[in-house]
Amino acid sequence: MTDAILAQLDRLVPNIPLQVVSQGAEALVLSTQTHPYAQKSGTFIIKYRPPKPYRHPKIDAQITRSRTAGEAKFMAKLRRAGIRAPNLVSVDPNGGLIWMESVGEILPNGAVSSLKNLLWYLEQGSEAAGLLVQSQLELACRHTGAVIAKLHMNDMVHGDLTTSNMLLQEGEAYLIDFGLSSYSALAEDKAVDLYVLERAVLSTHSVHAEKYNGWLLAGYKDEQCGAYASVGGKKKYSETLKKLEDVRLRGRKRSMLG
Ligand SMILES: Nc1ncnc2c1ncn2[C@@H]1O[C@H](COP(=O)(O)OP(=O)(O)OP(=O)(O)O)[C@@H](O)[C@H]1O
Repeated sequence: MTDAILAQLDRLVPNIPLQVVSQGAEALVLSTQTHPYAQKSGTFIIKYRPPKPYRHPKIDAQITRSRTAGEAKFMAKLRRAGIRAPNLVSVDPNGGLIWMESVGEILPNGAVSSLKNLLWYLEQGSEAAGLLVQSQLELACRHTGAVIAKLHMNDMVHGDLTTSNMLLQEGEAYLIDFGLSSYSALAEDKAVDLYVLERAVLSTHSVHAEKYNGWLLAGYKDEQCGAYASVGGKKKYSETLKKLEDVRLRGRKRSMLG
C-alpha cells in the first residue's frame, strides 16, 4: 500500500528524499530535509492525502481539495493568531499535499516528543527523580492547556485533541493535525474538544489521568482568566466549563446505557 502511494507522491514531488513518519487512514506523513522552493535548511513535514480508490474519482478529488485547503488555511490562521502550530510552507490542494515545518523534538528514549510520549517517558523516571519530574509533568500539561485555551479564545476548535496531536518543543506545546478543525464560538463545541482530550488522557494514562486532566484544565483556565484576561474571556471560560459538565454527564449516561 505505502509503496504504491509513494510512487504517486514521487510524481508530485520528484527526486526528493523522503522518510515515512506515519500512515493514517486519511494521510501519509513524511519528513524531508528539502524545502520546496528556497535554499533553507531544516526538517520539513509533508502530509499527503492520496487518492482513495473506494471513492468516485470526481468526488474524491473534491474531498481531497477541500480538506487539504481547509487544513492549510486553518494552520495559516493559527500562526497569524500567535497560536503555536507548525509553520505552513506550501500547499497543493489538488495534489493533496501540505508542506510544513517540523515541530517537536526527539526524547532521550528515541520517541517523538508528543505529550503522550513525554508523559510516558517522564513517568518511567518519576520514582527516581521525584519532585523534578512532577514539575516537568505539570508544566507540560499546563502549557498544553494554555495553547488549547488560546485556540478556543480565537473561536477555533481542534476537533481531534489527543495526546498525540500536541508536540512539546523547548518546553512549549505545539498543536498539530487540523484535519477535523473548524471555527466555532459555541461553548458546547469547545467543551466537546476538552472532553475528547480528557477521554484520550484517560485511555493513554489511566493511572494518572485525574492529575494530568487537572493540570491541563488549570493551564486552560490560567490562559483565559489570568491577570490580563478580559471580562469576556472569563465569561466564555465559565460557559465552556459549565458545558463541559453537561458533556461529561451525557458521556456517563451513554456509557451506562452501553
Ligand atoms: N509538523 C509536524 N512536525 C513533526 N511531526 C509531525 C508534524 N505533523 C505531523 N507529525 C507527525 O506525524 C504524525 C501524524 O500526523 P497527523 O496526525 O497530522 O496525520 P493524520 O494522518 O491525521 O494521523 P492520524 O490519522 O493518526 O490522526 C503525528 O502524530 C506526528 O508524529
